[in-house]
Amino acid sequence: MTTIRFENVWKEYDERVVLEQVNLSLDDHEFLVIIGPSGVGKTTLLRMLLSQEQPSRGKILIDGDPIAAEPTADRGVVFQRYSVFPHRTVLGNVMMGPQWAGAPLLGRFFGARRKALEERAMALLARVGLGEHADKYPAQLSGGMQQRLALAQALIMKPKVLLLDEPFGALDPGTRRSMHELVGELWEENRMTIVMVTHDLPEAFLLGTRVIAVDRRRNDPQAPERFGATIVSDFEAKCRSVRDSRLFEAERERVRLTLLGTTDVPADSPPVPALDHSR
Ligand SMILES: Nc1ncnc2c1ncn2[C@@H]1O[C@H](COP(=O)(O)OP(=O)(O)OP(=O)(O)O)[C@@H](O)[C@H]1O
Repeated sequence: MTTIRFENVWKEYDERVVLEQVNLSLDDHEFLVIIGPSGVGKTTLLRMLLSQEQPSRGKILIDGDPIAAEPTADRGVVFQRYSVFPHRTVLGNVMMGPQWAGAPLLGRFFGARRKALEERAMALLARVGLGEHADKYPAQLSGGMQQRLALAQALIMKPKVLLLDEPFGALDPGTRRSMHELVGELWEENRMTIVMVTHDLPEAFLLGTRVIAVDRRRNDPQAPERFGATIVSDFEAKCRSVRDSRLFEAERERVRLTLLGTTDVPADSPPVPALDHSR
């Protein structure tokens, strides 16, 4: 279970207020989409969720506890520009994170441990449609394939929270559509909380369970740096019954694939909770 809470969060750089009075409570397994004009502070919000930046004031709580001061493996990220390592193969890219986390000195597993990781990485690559490309290098992949690789790279760490910063911004419309499907499915299967930034409104409402707009509520023409942006609109993008039925369908598919023996869904992944119609 992962809940996220922003309590009166501000972000200032010297005299410049970028964000002010951000208050937000996210339920478990939410898909939050952040929209807003360019330069308003959307990426800054994501960077604070990754602990790449600290709030100047206020608190961010994950599962009720103050967010870790440093980036941790339970928060993954995919950026618009490809964040994969060009000198590693596709498989090497996916295996890298767990190896650095599990063997910080050498960055490399050996023997049975390596084999187990390789199997998990190959299953994940198959899941994102890159099973046939494990030995290629990123330069040999299309943009959409590189973003699939970036997703696999983030997912192998089993993040509780996945942050997506305009992940489809550089893709053509067809590839974008197939990525929408993939991300929607991965969100259901992995039961994570996703926070995504986009400039594309239809995309926001297609994918998000909740969409927030961030903008400046007040402006001082004499001192444009004086006021920051905050949440100006907050839409529940999908009603609870639609969300529950998507979860139900995902669980049915997971069970079907498990019975067929064709999925990498871990046997110990938690069951879908009973539908709650009281909310
Ligand atoms: N390290 C920093 N030092 C000073 N100012 C910064 C720093 N990082 C971000 N900013 C400023 O904070 C503001 C918000 O930046 P941010 O990248 O969060 O905006 P954004 O809404 O994601 O923009 P875009 O949609 O164009 O990507 C910008 O004006 C930027 O110049």
